[in-house]
Amino acid sequence: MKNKVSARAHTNIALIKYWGKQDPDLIIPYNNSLSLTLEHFYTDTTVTFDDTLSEDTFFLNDQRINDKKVVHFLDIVRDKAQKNVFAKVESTNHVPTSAGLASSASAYAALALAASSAIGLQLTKRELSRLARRGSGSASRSIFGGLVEWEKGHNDEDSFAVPIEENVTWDIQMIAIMINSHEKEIDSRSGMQHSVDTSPFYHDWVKTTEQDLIDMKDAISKRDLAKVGQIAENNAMKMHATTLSANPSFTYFNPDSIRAMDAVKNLRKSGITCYFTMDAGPNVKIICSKAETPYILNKLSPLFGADNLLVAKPGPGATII
Ligand SMILES: O=C(O)C[C@@](O)(CF)CCOP(=O)(O)OP(=O)(O)O
Repeated sequence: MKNKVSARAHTNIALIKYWGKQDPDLIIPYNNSLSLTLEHFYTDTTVTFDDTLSEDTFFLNDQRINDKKVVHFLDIVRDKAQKNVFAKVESTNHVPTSAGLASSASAYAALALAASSAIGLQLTKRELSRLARRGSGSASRSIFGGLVEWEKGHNDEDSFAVPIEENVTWDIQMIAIMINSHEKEIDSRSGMQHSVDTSPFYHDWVKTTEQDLIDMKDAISKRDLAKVGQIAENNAMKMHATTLSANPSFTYFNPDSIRAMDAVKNLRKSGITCYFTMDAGPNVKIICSKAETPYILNKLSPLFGADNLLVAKPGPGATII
């Protein structure tokens, strides 16, 4: 038996962050999060289940990788299908490698769709979101396009993403500023666990995200880009406050990240509607309008290099290709 399926999923950037797990095994978060799936960055994954294989193999950008998380994920898929068959997984990240945007979100959303389809499971999008969540929390959101909310839930059944606006018709997009990271970053999984375990502000962070989410959904319903940006920027900085206040302290900011955040604030002072967000890396993502993107690029290119400014508009959910 040899079944092969390919899928594509796009990465997403959270406007209200997921940062910390109530249940690390099932990947159940402490709070709801909300993201924008992006057109520009995506992962293509081909999964071939083949009963002549004696082990799972995984190739990322044509390089063989031994990744226990992928094997664990395939075990979950095999268990769901009640089938004992190995797979060959071939993934290509269409993200500039230096970008540090090669997120687990697009990778596990594409893997969830390709693997479940190849093994013969016909999952609903909600079931796919729950499955992708088992690979990486943010992947639950990349099953859907546009603006998406991950409902935290309490268990494997009720923790999944729902679309808020899959086809975004109003003017919002992002510009990712590629910042060079010299030191090895702390990956999001260990970073968030350390914040949960040691930051005295962690549970206050969780509390404030509840109101942020309400305010964000109201701003989205009003197509109020400035309000969306202001809430997103403040939410991201509160998330990063839990890393600075962890013990020992750590941060994803580097000097160029600070320079980029200052540049965004200066543009805003000059009347441009632009806000920033940051995740588990030094890159800064600008939330802005298509209309003002050319002006922003023109102002930031001399500071960061035009090649390091990547424009990304809202993108689609995961699909079979
Ligand atoms: O995307 C967000 O909401 C915020 C973050 O990007 C901030 F860095 C975290 C994403 O964490 P993820 O990689 O999904 O963790 P996993 O569940 O441990 O695999």
